[in-house]
Amino acid sequence: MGDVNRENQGRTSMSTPLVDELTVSEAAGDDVKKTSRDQREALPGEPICVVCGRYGEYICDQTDSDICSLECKQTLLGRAADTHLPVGHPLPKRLAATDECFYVRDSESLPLTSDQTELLRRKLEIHVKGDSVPDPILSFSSCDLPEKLQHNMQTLGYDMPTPIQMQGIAAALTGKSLLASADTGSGKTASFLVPVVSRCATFRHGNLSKSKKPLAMVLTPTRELCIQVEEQAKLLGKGLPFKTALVIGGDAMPRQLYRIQQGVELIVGTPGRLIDLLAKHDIELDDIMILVLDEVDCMLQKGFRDQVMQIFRALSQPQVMMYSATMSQEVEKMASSMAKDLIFVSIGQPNRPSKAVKQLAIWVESKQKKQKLFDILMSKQHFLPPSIVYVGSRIGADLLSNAITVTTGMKALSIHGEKSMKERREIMKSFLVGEVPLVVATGVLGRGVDLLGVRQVIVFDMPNSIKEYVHQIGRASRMGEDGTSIVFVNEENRNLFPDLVEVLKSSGAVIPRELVNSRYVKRSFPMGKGQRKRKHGS
Ligand SMILES: Nc1ncnc2c1ncn2[C@@H]1O[C@H](COP(=O)(O)OP(=O)(O)OP(=O)(O)O)[C@@H](O)[C@H]1O
Repeated sequence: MGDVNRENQGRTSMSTPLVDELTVSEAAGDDVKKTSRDQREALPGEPICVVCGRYGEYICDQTDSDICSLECKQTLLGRAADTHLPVGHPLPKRLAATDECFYVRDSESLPLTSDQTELLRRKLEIHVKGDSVPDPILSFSSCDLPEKLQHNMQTLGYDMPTPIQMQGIAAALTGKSLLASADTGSGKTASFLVPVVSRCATFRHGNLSKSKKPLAMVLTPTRELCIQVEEQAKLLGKGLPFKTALVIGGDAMPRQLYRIQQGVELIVGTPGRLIDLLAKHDIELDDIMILVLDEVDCMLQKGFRDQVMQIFRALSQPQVMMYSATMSQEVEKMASSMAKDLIFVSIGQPNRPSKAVKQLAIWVESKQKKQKLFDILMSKQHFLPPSIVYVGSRIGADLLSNAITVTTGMKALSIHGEKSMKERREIMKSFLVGEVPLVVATGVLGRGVDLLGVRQVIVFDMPNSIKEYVHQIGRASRMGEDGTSIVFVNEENRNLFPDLVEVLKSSGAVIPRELVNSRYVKRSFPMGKGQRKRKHGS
């Protein structure tokens, strides 16, 4: 959490006026380089060509990617035609349909009676609150989405909606504001992006005015999450009148501004950089009809709350869509004050970890944590790469990743808010394409990011709240696929003992004996079989 909050602190120092002027004139100029060799090297923090790594122009074209020259554009278009995906983006994996999906498939074409709707909601644990909540959709084809959007969803492997998409998309398409919670990895991103793309593209189609002012805005707490959300939005909006702008710290601001001025439908950004941009430049926000707060409980917490509210007040009563895997009453209260006639949607029990993640809590004294980690990483049975290790500080991430490489010989990289965006992008890319088996991360990768392929998370330093723990271990599973998590606990985490015990208990995980016997935990739960056995044996 600390890292997430610190994300914005250095934002004003990211671009000097000199660099800003230079990049604006280049972005606006006609001087498109013919070959990669004609282009200059990128300065630290500047966008890089996704093909050759030189200075990349962030301009609106068919690819929507940073490219340096016509030569690389040609290469990129060739690759995109092969995969339908941006270069560097992992290929979509067709995820297994759940039982619930088969249930829906059977009744796809039938309109539901109110009894059936209730039965469906009960079966899928869809809870709703609010006035005139629409029925869940049973298929993506049943809710009048633009044809190209449906085609793009099929390309991504989205055959059937997940429960949060069934109810969330239906509610969002009515234009009402909503507050929604569902497990990590359950498809919340598409749940808000599909209505965003649909409503924006439909609006542009039906509107003859030449104005290209932004229509929607997605705010998230970290740059990595913004990058992923924007990428996903581009894939969903391909071929539609739907352009996006990414507004995050660490990337040159003039380029972001230029792109918005060229005309975009969606802005995806972190609050800090967005406020910076809005304060320095005249950007018209009066057409914004949708505001999405992803990871809403984090966005409405101290640290982000004031910035988010500042942006919200600059808009004219947009539809607000708020999503997270974790909620609190305080968030519900704040959300209600931001939007009238709010619809509440929750799938399953909020604040619980994904059932697909098998949790293992190990009692380890702080001094022994490193050795314990090395033992795990050197065990073929216990280490299941690609893995992610969460630590509490930036320096801790650097030191631990070095120590892992030295001790185990394995390539491990660290990622945190102090690294440049160039480095962060490269690390993410090499991790996602499988070049690096292990990443040691702070909170910058704790929430929201979709680390396809990762099935193991090791929580080396317990985060400050149980909610962040739920998000962190959630990286080990997407769409209900099995994953495992290991967390190191000791007396230093005593503040979280009651919550941790609750979470472990609700997931059927074994609770370490030291935790069971701790005076910081009320002993009101029965011990599992394994624990009783160990007690007798000791
Ligand atoms: N209907 C669908 N069918 C198949 N795959 C899907 C569907 N919807 C989403 N996905 C895929 O499932 C994965 C998880 O989705 P997503 O990242 O949106 O989860 P999330 O609920 O936002 O998780 P988190 O809380 O961790 O951010 C992604 O790889 C996404 O592309």
